[in-house]
Amino acid sequence: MKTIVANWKMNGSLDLLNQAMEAWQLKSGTNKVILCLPSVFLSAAHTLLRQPNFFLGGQDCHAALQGAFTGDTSAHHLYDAGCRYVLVGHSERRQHHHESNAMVKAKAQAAVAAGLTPIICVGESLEQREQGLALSVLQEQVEQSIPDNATDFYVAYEPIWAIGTGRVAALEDIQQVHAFLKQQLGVGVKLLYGGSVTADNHAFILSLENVDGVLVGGASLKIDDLGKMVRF
Ligand SMILES: O=C[C@H](O)COP(=O)(O)O
Repeated sequence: MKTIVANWKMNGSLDLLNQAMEAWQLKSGTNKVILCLPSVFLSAAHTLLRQPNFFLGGQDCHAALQGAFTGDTSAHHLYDAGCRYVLVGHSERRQHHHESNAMVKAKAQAAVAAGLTPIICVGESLEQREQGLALSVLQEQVEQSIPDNATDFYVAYEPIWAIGTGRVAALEDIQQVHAFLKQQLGVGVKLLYGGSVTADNHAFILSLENVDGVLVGGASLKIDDLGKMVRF
């Protein structure tokens, strides 16, 4: 069984979610699916949890479990809303919200404390890849973003230049990075690839050694395509 993480980002609608739930009811794919919805939709998606292989995830959480942080989301509240996973350190947050490795580590620690499994996102820029710095950048990110006491977590490798561009990483590059991350983190670590994954290319990526699943953005909003990736 592979893991398909569907990250709707700040997209979709309650209507689309209801269409998806209609299409997926009474179905259970052969792959595990973690639906990372906008937080406001999580309660509406609760009935999906009755279906085997369906899980909910958050797209971010605060490093504190509670407090005067208007508009932020606590890992506790994600757990209460039925989530058992949460993305932390997504490159869009690292870039737009200036999240450092230390901040990502603190968020992952809060996730673990609240009973969530963190999905820790790492990835290099095009400039870093072209300069041959990809593996050293990734090594620093994993060394500094993963909590020391974490035993159950995913690492999502998302080359920044592949996100939302339609330019999926070459299979050999994915294989090289995932082998490196397994070497760095131990064979028990669960690794996802993200960056322009579609219903057309996901099977090739999932067939690679050391790829335990994919993190899908744009294509996950196409209900039929997500169904193909979940293998209904
Ligand atoms: O979280 C998903 C990743 O950012 C990939 O997004 P994408 O599939 O639209 O390239």
